[in-house]
Amino acid sequence: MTIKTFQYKSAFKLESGKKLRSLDIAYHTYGKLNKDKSNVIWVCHALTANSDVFDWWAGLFGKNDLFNPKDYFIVCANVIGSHYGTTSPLSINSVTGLPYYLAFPEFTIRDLVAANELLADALEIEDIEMLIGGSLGGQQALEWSIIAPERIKNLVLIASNAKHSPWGIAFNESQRLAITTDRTFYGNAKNGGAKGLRAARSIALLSYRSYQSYDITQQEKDAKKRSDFNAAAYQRYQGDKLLKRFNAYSYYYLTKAMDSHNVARGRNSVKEALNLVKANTLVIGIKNDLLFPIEEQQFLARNINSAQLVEIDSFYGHDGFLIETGVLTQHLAAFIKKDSIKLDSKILKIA
Ligand SMILES: CC(=O)SCCNC(=O)CCNC(=O)[C@H](O)C(C)(C)COP(=O)(O)OP(=O)(O)OC[C@H]1O[C@@H](n2cnc3c(N)ncnc32)[C@H](O)[C@@H]1OP(=O)(O)O
Ligand SMILES: N[C@@H](CCO)C(=O)O
Repeated sequence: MTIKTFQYKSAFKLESGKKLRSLDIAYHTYGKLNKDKSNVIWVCHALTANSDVFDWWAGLFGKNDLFNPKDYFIVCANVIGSHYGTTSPLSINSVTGLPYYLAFPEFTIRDLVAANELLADALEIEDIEMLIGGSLGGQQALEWSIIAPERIKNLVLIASNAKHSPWGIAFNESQRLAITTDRTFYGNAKNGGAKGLRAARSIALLSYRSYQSYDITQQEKDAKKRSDFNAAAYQRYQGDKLLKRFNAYSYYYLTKAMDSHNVARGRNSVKEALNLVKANTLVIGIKNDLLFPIEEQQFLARNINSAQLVEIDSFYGHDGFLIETGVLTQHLAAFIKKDSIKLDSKILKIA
């Protein structure tokens, strides 16, 4: 599928009150909208992914996967701030004729949702049969289900939360400290903050993985080694890998958006906000997720009406939501089947 762009030519007002003069939203669709428009699966992506869900979530989304273009009309939009086609700090600021870089306004998870709402309206999608997202994608999916409870029929939240935790914010701030320690970040240039971004990804990896995953994959065979360890090379490699496909400005702003996530803002309390969700909901947690601990998933399932909880094992930790497509497929297929029964009571299922 090729990438498409929806151009919103009016001013796009952010939650902060600041405005983007216009907004481009890059998106992918797969399959066809059926006659009664009841087959929409909408995916919200996480921090550094893009709208090509068949690429980064293959095994769950693809021609022969559970979510396939034969049965569903699948939509995924690139989020504001990410440089995979949607307006971002690398886009041209029409006031100056130069890329925004650090002149880009800060934005929140609610702004990402507002962009999704614009695109859904433009595509003439009324109901979303299933909205699914993990991590930052789950934060968007949850907010969207609160903002538009009638539109979202079924909701799948994976390794996410209702409010970004002090622990999560501390991880993000540590990554931003790494980026801003690289003085080139303030040079407002395409590769500004590159070395900082490399260090930021190394910090982030520690929260996305687990002790076990390093223990299994990065063990040393040579007991005589005193330096040049596998785990160290892996950290550098992962930093370089991100550098090749991402930029420090998008990363900086997107981690800020993640920190902003709090469904209680302007809505009295987290519980009252969660009570606004009308969708049948499946919460999937990863038992050894360090960044979005299982307690956050249990909290979501306890406080969203008609919610089920599934807890899965993944030696990866948090990033298991991207990798464990086999087990995710099993639980999602079961959820889809049960869907016709209309869940009116909470079932807490610990798998
Ligand atoms: C345009 C785009 O590419 S965007 C789409 C890609 N990314 C996204 O969508 C974001 C979401 N995806 C991700 O975060 C990641 O891709 C994940 C979590 C799904 C998987 O992470 P991976 O890095 O592939 O897996 P893993 O942690 O096992 O690392 C494997 C890599 O580390 C390398 N590696 C492993 N150990 C070492 C070591 N000791 N030293 C050096 N390199 C090492 C492997 O050779 C492998 O390299 P490769 O990716 O070039 O094949
Ligand atoms: N590994 C994910 C972030 C974890 O939610 C990404 O790079 O998008």
